[in-house]
Amino acid sequence: MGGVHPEIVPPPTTVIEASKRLAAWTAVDRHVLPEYKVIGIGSGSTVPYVVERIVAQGPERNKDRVFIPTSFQSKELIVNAQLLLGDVDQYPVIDVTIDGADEVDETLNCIKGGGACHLREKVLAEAADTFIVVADYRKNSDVLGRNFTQGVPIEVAQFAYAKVLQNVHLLGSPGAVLRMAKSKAGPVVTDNGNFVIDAPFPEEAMKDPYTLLTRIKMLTGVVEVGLFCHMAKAAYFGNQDGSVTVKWHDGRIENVDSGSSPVPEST
Ligand SMILES: O=C(CO)[C@H](O)[C@H](O)COP(=O)(O)O
Repeated sequence: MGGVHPEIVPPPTTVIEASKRLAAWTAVDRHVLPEYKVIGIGSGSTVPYVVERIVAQGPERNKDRVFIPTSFQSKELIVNAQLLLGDVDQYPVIDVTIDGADEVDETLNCIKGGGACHLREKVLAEAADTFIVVADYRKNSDVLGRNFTQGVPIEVAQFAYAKVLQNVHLLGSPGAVLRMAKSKAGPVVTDNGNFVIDAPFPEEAMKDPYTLLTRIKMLTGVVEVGLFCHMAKAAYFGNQDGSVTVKWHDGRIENVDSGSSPVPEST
């Protein structure tokens, strides 16, 4: 764990990247406390800034901590940052998990799974005493599905996908599709060897995400649903003007002036 740390993430060159970093750094400063020893690391493009800020807390703070990944990507992040890697079967109780989100509504319900990692992400969110979301301003929403239109990610057992797809069509998402890979022929296969269905639902259904979650989860063959309801304690959104909006689980909305502009000097 000693020595010079490699660069975890290049400095942001766009306002969106800078906003992600602002959210991640603010959340780490407030929620990764010195006494916390078991820390869950989420997945996606915002999380590298989380790891970067944790590393900046220094080797002394991190030497007796263990970091639990939510995906192959976050496992690599932890290892490359020379932090100690653990798994949730060894550490079923986590002090804090910090993760990104695809969209967050006004009561902190989230769509997650844009990166197909939502099964492990949900396990680590649930195992954590404190679950914190970090994102840029585009994810801050009133109703789920308004910004993230590709639909609710549903991880399914491979052999059951066609049956579940039919079920989901009848449940009110006729546009639901099997997620196809971009640089491989065929479907996306998750870190757990499953397929993913993306199911867009009408706004009326998305206004009650908990009911929708329970209906989808009851379908046999579904492994996990990318709707995270009543889980997050707070969501941090980096804004274009260099401030951070914090939505709390009790409905409070806080505006933090970070004192630094997110606009990268090079733009
Ligand atoms: O749920 C996720 C992966 O399954 C990610 O947290 C979500 O897609 C957000 O990613 P990003 O920080 O790149 O916007």
